[in-house]
Order: sequence, then C-alpha cells, then structure tokens
Amino acid sequence: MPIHPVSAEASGLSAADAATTGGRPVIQLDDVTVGWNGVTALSGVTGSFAEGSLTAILGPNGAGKSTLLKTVTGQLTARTGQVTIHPPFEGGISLLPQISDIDRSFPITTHDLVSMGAWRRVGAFRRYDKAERQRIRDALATVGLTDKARDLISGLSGGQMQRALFARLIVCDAPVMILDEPFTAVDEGTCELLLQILLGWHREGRTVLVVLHDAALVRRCFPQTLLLARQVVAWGPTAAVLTDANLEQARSLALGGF
Ligand SMILES: Nc1ncnc2c1ncn2[C@@H]1O[C@H](COP(=O)(O)OP(=O)(O)OP(=O)(O)O)[C@@H](O)[C@H]1O
Repeated sequence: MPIHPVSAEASGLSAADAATTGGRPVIQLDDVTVGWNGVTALSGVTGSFAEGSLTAILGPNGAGKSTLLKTVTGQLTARTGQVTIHPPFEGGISLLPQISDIDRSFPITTHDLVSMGAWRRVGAFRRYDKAERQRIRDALATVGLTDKARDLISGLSGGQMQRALFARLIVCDAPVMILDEPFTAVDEGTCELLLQILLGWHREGRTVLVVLHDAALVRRCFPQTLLLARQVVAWGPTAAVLTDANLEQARSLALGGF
C-alpha cells in the first residue's frame, strides 16, 4: 500500500488545518459549492480529511452526501471553490459507489468485477500476473464469494453485490477509500463482515470516508463525523458533532429525514 506522509507545510496547508482532524490533510475542500442549473446541492464546504482518519458522512436525504463524494472523486466539478487532493494521494483514491448507481445488467462475472480493482496496476491490455490473480482469489475468499466467482453479477443478491464491491476495493489496495452507503440492502451478518473489513483498513492507516444513515453505528465505530445538510452543520470528533442540537439543525436545513 503506497502511503507516504506529507507534511502540512509541504502540502501548502496551515498546521491549524491539519490539527482539526489530528493528522496531515489528504483531501482539502475550500469554500466548495456544487449544483445543477437552479439547484444548489452543497454550499460553502470548507474542511479537510486527515491522513489515516475514519470519517462518517451523515445527513438527511438530499443533504448532498453523494454530491460531496462525487466532487471529491472528480465525477462532478465544483461550481465555485477548490478541491485539493494532496500529493501523493491524487491517484490513490478508490470509490465504492452507491449500489443503485451500478448497472447490474452488464454481462460481467463477479471475478471480472473484482479484477477491475487491479486496473491501475495492470492497465487495460496487459495480462494479470500470478500475484494479481492470487490477490483477486484472496479478496473473493475474504468476502466469502469464492463459489460465486464465475456467476454473472446480475445473479448476485444485494448483499453479495456489496461483498463483490468490497472485494474490488481490497484488490485496489488504495491509501484512500471512499464508500457511499456500503451497508444498504445487506443482512446483519454481511454488514458485520464488511464493517470489520472497513475497520481493518482504518487500522492499516488508510484514510476512509463513508456515507452512512445509521447514527448509532456511527457513534459506535467512527471517530470523526461530517454532518451535512446542503452545507456543513458540524465536522469533527463524532461525540461533539452528533449532538441533539446539531441533528435538529440538520433536519431543519435539509428537505428529507435521516
Ligand atoms: N444529476 C443531478 N441533477 C440535478 N440534481 C441532482 C442530481 N443529483 C443530485 N441532485 C440533487 O442534489 C441534491 C443532493 O443530492 P445527493 O444525492 O447528493 O444527496 P444525498 O445526501 O446523497 O441523499 P440520499 O441520502 O437520499 O442518498 C438533491 O436535492 C438531489 O435531488
């Protein structure tokens, strides 16, 4: 895993920026506003995700959580403001998209979906070497999908599909992992397995951002929280962010419920 420390000075950020989340900034947002035509999905977002941090992104429906992830990963462009991915992390971000964003009718096997995680190392036309093939087999085994490797993804259940997407991230082996609602439509056992994999990434020193809806799970397992409601309501240590007052403010600022 290519994790290289970058000092706050070298990254061009003040020590105060780094101090807000306890480490060196990996992803920095400065007054970021994103929207479509007449709609402003996010406005004035400023803050940073520190190296090695584990952050839950929480907020009501329509709060701009997916919009934030898509902006950070370059799928959307900020209308104003600046998103900075600090060196050496620019090419080191992997995304687990919302399951509803994936075309499950595409005729690809579970094995091939997971293999796509190696794309950055292998490229489009080179053959997978022995080490990559073993890495893919190990990832399938870790998520319990060895016997589904040759099945088309259209035949996987919701929980199996989430396991396959986690296996793809395992193969990616990126220093920054971004996950959009990874526990949606999964049973309790799958949720626990995937949660343990995710917490393992955090223990390994990766930077992990996860959009979630379950405040109890966030309180139990996520040290940092970004509470969004079309703008930042609060961002910092989870206990300080998930107060009744902040949650009430988030509900009143956004259109939907949690
Ligand atoms: N492609 C788009 N075109 C126009 N508006 C969009 C588009 N995608 C999202 N929006 C709007 O932007 C706002 C934020 O959407 P977003 O999906 O980021 O919210 P969210 O917090 O992830 O919601 P949820 O919890 O329901 O998934 C919503 O009002 C949504 O309708």
